[in-house]
Amino acid sequence: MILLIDAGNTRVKIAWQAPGSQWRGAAPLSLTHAELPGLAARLDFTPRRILASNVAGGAMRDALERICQTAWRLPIQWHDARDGHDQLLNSYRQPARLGADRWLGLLGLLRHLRGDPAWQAGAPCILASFGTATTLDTLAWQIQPDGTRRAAFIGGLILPGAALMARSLSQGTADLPLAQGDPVDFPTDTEAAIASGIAAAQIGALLRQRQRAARAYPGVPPLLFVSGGDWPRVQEELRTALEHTDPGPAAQPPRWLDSPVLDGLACLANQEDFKTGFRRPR
Ligand SMILES: Nc1ncnc2c1ncn2[C@@H]1O[C@H](COP(=O)(O)OP(=O)(O)O)[C@@H](O)[C@H]1O
Ligand SMILES: CC(C)(COP(=O)(O)O)[C@@H](O)C(=O)NCCC(=O)O
Repeated sequence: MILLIDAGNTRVKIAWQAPGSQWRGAAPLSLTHAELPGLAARLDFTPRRILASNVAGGAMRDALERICQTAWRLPIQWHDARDGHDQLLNSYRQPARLGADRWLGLLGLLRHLRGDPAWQAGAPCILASFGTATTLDTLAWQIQPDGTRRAAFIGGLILPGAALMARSLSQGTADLPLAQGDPVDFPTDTEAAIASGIAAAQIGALLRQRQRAARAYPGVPPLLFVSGGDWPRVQEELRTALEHTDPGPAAQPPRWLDSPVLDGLACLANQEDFKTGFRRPR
């Protein structure tokens, strides 16, 4: 088995795939950072290779390397925004500075877009990841000087994630609680006021990107893909918002991806010309 690890700032997502298979297996495990030392005990196989991405810092990288060495005597093949450029163009001013999870998530998304008629017809595509931070990244076709077209990451937003927004309000004020409520149209208590404000900020940002993508790539309405642990907190807000906007007859509902980052790693694991392993991340 090939073990795939996506270390985020709050949780570490883990999946596996049989060598040579196109898709990883069942829904990923999601562990807190504190649960990581118990990783090997949760798996009923010995991995042959380990691919990982990390945006949670050097201590996380060292911990993962130690855990994998101790359990299986295996090094980790680290991946980040320096990989996969044969599949996707990166418009970031400093491409390697793009978060590893954002880039690998887009590589993973590309696999889901293969053969999608709207994407093939020129629709831009937004990947909304509601994690510790929320990232809203857009893919679109770019015409090359030789007249061919290539899929490109054209840019994206970073904002505090829903849980982080809630924590910052409670930590940065004297009187606000750590709110748990559900979003409503006209909140009449503090919990609902906070929950609704956060959901509005998250989904407002997504609708902004959708509007900008539709304007930049007219013709076929943008496709929306959503992922991340805080999706349940904002899901209803997006449903309501989309009900009240007119995206045109061809618009499709948002599609959920349980872990595009792991899909991106699975895609790199499959590449026959894969030669980038054993590099340590920055
Ligand atoms: N099992 C869980 N229990 C409670 N909250 C969870 C759980 N899994 C995810 N979350 C929520 O999802 C967020 C983390 O999402 P995730 O996509 O894993 O982020 P990251 O990749 O930044 O670690 C947390 O802020 C938390 O609110
Ligand atoms: C934006 C992020 C913090 C998101 O991390 P996450 O919420 O998934 O843990 C991460 O992708 C990151 O550290 N990015 C580097 C900066 C950039 O992408 O421009």
